[in-house]
Amino acid sequence: MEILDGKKVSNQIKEELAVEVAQMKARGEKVPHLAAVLVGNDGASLTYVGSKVRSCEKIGFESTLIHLPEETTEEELLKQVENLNKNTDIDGYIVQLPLPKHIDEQKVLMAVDPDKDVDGFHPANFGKMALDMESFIPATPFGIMELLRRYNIDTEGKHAVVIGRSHIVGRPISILLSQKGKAANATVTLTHSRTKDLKAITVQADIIISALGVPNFLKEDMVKEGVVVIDVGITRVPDETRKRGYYITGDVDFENVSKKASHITPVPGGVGPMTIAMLLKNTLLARERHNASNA
Ligand SMILES: NC(=O)C1=CN([C@@H]2O[C@H](COP(=O)(O)OP(=O)(O)OC[C@H]3O[C@@H](n4cnc5c(N)ncnc54)[C@H](OP(=O)(O)O)[C@@H]3O)[C@@H](O)[C@H]2O)C=CC1
Ligand SMILES: Nc1nc(=O)c2c([nH]1)NC[C@@H]1CN(c3ccc(C(=O)N[C@@H](CCC(=O)O)C(=O)O)cc3)C=[N+]21
Repeated sequence: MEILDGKKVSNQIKEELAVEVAQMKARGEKVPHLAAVLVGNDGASLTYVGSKVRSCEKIGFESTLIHLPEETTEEELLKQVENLNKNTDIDGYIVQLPLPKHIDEQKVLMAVDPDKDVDGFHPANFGKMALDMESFIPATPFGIMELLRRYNIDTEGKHAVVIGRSHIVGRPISILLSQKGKAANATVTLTHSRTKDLKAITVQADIIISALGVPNFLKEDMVKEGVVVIDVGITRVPDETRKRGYYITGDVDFENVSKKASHITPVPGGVGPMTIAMLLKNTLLARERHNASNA
């Protein structure tokens, strides 16, 4: 069994990005600038956005955090989005999800300039991805594909079972894995809460991508020997004996499933850090496109 060390690979990617930034600087070019909009004080969102800002600093990107109060209206948020679209200094930005319930998420995501949409959530980018055209690929699925690639895990002709059909993980990873081309070419089954007899499907999987957010959901008896397991789930479990008052866990019963798996991602230290690295990668791509068009 081999651990797919997302932490290690993400550090490699960040080092590669740092080299590219240094070269941009040496050529007298502007360095990539990523912004994040955070509405409210959700603990997990604060952690994620904070680690994004720290990563930017580490590799020489510029970063801006726009932290708005929970009571921010949809109109005010749309105004911020408009400002970010207009601000030529910003190459890419994300609006951290979930948004407070009084704000229409779809409406906000639709307002993001597709050329700055480093999350790849705008329909223009999502549609291009589905049509095999160049676009911003959502960071989490992009990170999963990159992790598989860097560990030389062949997906061609393999049966990949995705659990979860969210717009940010399950749906896009199912599209990427099924794409035509050497790096994908998997046969994909996309499953969700209405799927009947999920276990009958997962036991056939060569690759399982679990993205539902239910701790200990994927158990040993649901997988076959030699399976590749990618655990996307992140759940905070309250625990007063821990320094932070909680620990985080994935969807997979790691202790037992890892005995049967050929490769498996840990949580933490698996897909999460890869997500951050690929968001930075997308921001560099945005900067390069802006440089190319002299913006
Ligand atoms: N590591 C990372 O970088 C990231 C991690 N995450 C984590 O991944 C997890 C999933 O996130 P996200 O995709 O946003 O989740 P959502 O909550 O949006 O979607 C969950 C999906 O799982 C399905 N599901 C729920 N229960 C079951 C079940 N019992 N059997 C089969 N399918 C089920 C749902 O089905 P239905 O559609 O029918 O409701 C839905 O499609 C979360 O823990 C989240 O924190 C998310 C993003 C990035
Ligand atoms: N617009 C938007 N884009 C996103 O990409 C997005 C989002 N909203 N909302 C929430 C989800 C979740 N997400 C994570 C990213 C990194 C870690 C991560 O780095 N996790 C660490 C541990 C972090 C911890 O200790 O809490 C790890 O797995 O090792 C986790 C989760 C991005 N998301």
